[in-house]
Amino acid sequence: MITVENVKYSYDKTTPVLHGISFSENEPVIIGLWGRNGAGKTTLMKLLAGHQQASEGNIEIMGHAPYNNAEAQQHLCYMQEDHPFSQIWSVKDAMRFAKYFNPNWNQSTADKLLKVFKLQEHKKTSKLSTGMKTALQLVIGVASQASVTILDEPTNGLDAGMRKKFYEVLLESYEEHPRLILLSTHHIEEVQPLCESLIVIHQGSVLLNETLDELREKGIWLTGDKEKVDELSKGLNILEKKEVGSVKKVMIDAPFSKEWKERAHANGLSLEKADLQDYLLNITDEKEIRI
Ligand SMILES: Nc1ncnc2c1ncn2[C@@H]1O[C@H](COP(=O)(O)OP(=O)(O)OP(=O)(O)O)[C@@H](O)[C@H]1O
Repeated sequence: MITVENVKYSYDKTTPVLHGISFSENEPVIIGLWGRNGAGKTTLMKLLAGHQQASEGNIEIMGHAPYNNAEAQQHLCYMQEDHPFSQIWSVKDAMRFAKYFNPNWNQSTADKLLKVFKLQEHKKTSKLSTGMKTALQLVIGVASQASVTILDEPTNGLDAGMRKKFYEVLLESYEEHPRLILLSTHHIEEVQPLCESLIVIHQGSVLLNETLDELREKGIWLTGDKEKVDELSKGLNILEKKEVGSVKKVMIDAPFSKEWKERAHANGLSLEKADLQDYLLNITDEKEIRI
């Protein structure tokens, strides 16, 4: 379905933004793309959607290179984060164009979603609020039922209620028509139940590409007597540390495993699973922590 091999990209030939990205997926799946601001998520999505051409490397969408290629575009729907609707379009016009460009378009889904998100067809897109423009993009992204659907920060500008609605709608549509959906997000906690796997982009490279089940086991907090904590964590990758008096708490880049539970218990220390968002923030942090 999608193959990305050693893809490099720079906007101005002197500052590389992507440094050799590789991944592939051949099954219908919802994949999350997570990274700090400026990590390269949007750039990667633009390359996948064929809006830009990779400086080096190879991209295939359903067997076709996406750049300047109508064959690949037949299978693609890309919703950008910056709402590129024409000023003169009404909601109805936007839907008409989307229907024209998306061969798998599902009109009944589109009609249903317009109601869910309370979008009036006669309204000019220029008169929609930021959240409503995002909602309109979501309606198109979901109703397109494209084999490869790319959604860049799809919940930008949506309030918590609308975000919840969007996740429900996306999952329902995916279950009816399984396809490859790649969505970038900063809200890892919210998309966790939706995504089967997560690609973490850090400074233009793939730092992690794992299933959510694997990721949920990563990162542990070890707490207790300072000397014992130091002894057990010596030489390991410490992601964060806190100290009050003789009590120390460290986040270690280690699995929440049976072995660790036994080790902590045997040394009178407590062990907790680190929050996934905190774990990701720490592994993409520049700071270095030494005991
Ligand atoms: N049009 C452009 N011209 C030059 N540099 C750009 C352009 N767009 C993005 N960049 C640079 O490319 C790098 C990656 O940006 P990109 O927008 O892909 O990151 P991102 O992960 O999507 O960030 P965010 O989470 O903030 O949206 C950044 O250093 C950014 O400054």
